[in-house]
Amino acid sequence: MMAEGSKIRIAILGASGYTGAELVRILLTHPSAEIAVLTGNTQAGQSFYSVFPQFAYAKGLPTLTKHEEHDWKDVDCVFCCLPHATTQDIIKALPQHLKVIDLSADFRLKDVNTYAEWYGGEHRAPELQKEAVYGLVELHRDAIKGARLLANPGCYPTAAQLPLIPLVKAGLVLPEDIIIDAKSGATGAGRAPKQGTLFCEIADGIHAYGVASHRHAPEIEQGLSEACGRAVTLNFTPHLMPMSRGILETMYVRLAPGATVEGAKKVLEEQYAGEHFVTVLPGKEVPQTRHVRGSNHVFMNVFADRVAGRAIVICAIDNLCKGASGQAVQNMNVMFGLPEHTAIDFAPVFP
Ligand SMILES: NC(=O)C1=CN([C@@H]2O[C@H](COP(=O)(O)OP(=O)(O)OC[C@H]3O[C@@H](n4cnc5c(N)ncnc54)[C@H](OP(=O)(O)O)[C@@H]3O)[C@@H](O)[C@H]2O)C=CC1
Ligand SMILES: CC(=O)N[C@@H](CCC(=O)OP(=O)(O)O)C(=O)O
Repeated sequence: MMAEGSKIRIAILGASGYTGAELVRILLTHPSAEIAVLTGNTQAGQSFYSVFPQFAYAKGLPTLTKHEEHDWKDVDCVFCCLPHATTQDIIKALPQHLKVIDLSADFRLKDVNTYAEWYGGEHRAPELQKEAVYGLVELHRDAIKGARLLANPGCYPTAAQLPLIPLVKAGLVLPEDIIIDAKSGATGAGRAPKQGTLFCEIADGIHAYGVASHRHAPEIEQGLSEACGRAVTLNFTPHLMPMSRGILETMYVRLAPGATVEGAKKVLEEQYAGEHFVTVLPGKEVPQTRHVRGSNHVFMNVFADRVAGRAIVICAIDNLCKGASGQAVQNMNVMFGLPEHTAIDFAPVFP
């Protein structure tokens, strides 16, 4: 239990990556948080600002260390920004007094077989997989309040589920016929160097990847299946865009008999009326990644299709902020009983 007035002592595992840097950017402004530990792997031993020179102004940040070097006594909350599958063994070894917010996909899927099928093998911490609370804040706030281990949602699944879950739950959209065309900036692939994110592989063109085989499909299906009470299979195709940040999802849906686009939009407006970070745009305004860039905001809208009975739902987020570290801090605020907007209520960066 935190002493009144004391700050939450934070460790960020994988701080030398993009989501780690985004967490530092946010937490430096958090009045109730103190960054106590930053870890890296190949970059351990370096100062944080030598790895991320944009933080040269931030005095007193800890040097990057290896996670094995810590006994965690002086830490209250761990953000885990490690690659999938690396995470579960490390989290399993952490002491129970810590609240843990995991940004990887290790604890998001509830069904062990689905996890094994999509992530290439059996889960090595099935008890923790059961315990973890899925942290899509606007839809799961009550469960998050009591969580010790939190599975922060994937970036693509955040932009898909926020609009689709209320529509499917209300019975206005048929879950059997959903096509998600998704686009992401290259920071979604992380900072570790790889051929697929070289300038020449991304600039001047776009391409689909993970066609009919991307691991975020089962995560979105899990949320929609819970919402409608039956198993959902959908089409999800991500594309890599020549930009650094941002996710745009254009979702083609079939309306249930008798449902209208106006009715669908009203459901979203009512669902998110009290939600600061989710905006259903007015009229025919189109959500754009550049209008949520660098922020925790979600912009969405619903449009009539020319094909009778169909509608088009569009949602834009910043993959590193609402799609990862911004949502992670929003979850921390809920888990620690702090005002939910603390340190993440900043405006998008435009132009
Ligand atoms: N980027 C995004 O938009 C999003 C990412 N995520 C998820 O968040 C997690 C982090 O992503 P991101 O920050 O982009 O990734 P990066 O590749 O940018 O960073 C990965 C971090 O993990 C460290 N690391 C790698 N392997 C090991 C290991 N074996 N042991 C200990 N540390 C290790 C790296 O250390 P070092 O560099 O020192 O070697 C680095 O700090 C991933 O699971 C990702 O899927 C979730 C939502 C969105
Ligand atoms: C552009 C790009 O490569 N994006 C990543 C998704 C982002 C991510 O890190 O996945 P999680 O949200 O599951 O952690 C991918 O397609 O695997």
